[in-house]
Amino acid sequence: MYFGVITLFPEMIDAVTKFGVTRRACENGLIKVDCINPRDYTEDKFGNVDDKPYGGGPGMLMQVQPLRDALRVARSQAPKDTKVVCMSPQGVQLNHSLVTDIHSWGSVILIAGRYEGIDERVLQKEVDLEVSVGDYVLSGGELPAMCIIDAVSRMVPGVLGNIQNAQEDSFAQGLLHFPQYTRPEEIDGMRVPEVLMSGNHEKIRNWRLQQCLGRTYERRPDLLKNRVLTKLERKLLDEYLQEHDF
Ligand SMILES: Nc1nonc1C(=O)N[C@@H]1CC[C@H](O)C1
Repeated sequence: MYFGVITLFPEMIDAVTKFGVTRRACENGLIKVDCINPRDYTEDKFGNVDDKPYGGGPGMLMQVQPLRDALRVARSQAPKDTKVVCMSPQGVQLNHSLVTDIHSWGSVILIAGRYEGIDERVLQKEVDLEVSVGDYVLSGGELPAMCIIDAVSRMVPGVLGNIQNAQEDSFAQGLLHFPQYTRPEEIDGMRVPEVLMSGNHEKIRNWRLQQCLGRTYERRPDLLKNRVLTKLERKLLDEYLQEHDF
C-alpha cells in the first residue's frame, strides 16, 4: 500500500513511520509513505504558501500553486491514477467501510491542509474525495491523514501479527468490541469474568458476542439499525438486555 502525504510538517508523519506496527510495515516494505512539502515548490520569493481569504475573514488559506506543484510531484511518485483525498471537516465521515475502500485502491495521496484550509480551486481540480475524521476543527490535516494511514495499513496482509486481529477489530464485524482482560485475575477487588477462565471456547465465543451486541445496543444503536440479527444473536442480546434491566 502506497501513501503520498502532502504536508507542511513532514516530520509529524514520523509518528506512523517510526513507531509501532506501521514502522515495521514500512521496514518490511508492506507500506510506503512519501511526504511532499508544498513549501519546497512555492514560487513565492519569501517561501510563503498561504495568503488572506478573498472576501475577508479570519486566518489564512493555502494557495493553489504550491499545492498544485506538490501534487504533481506526488502523482509522479505514486502508482498511475492514484486517487487524491483531502482531509477536511467538509468531507465524508471516515469509517470502516471507507477505510476498506481506500485499502482496495492500493495507493492514495493525502492532502493535509493547514491554516483555515485550502483554496477551493484545488479541491475542484485535483481532489477526488474530501474525508473528515469527525465534526470538529483541527489545526492541520496531518493527524487525520495518519488516522487513514494507520487504519488502512492494518488491513494490509502481514502488517498485523495475526490477520484475525483486523477481522476482529470492532467495526469489521459491524459491532463494538467485547471487553478484554489480562493478568492478574483479580486486582483492587475486581475479578476477570469467570467465563474467560473456563476454557470452554464455545461459552467464551458466545459471551464475547453477547458483550459486542449489548455494548453496541447501549452505545451505538445506530450500528444495529440495519443489522439482521441471527437467532443466536437475538437470543444473546435479549438475555443481555434482561440482565441489564433494559
Ligand atoms: N475534522 C477534520 N477531519 O479531517 N480534517 C479535519 C480538520 O479539522 N482539518 C483542519 C481544517 C483546517 C485545517 O487546514 C485542517
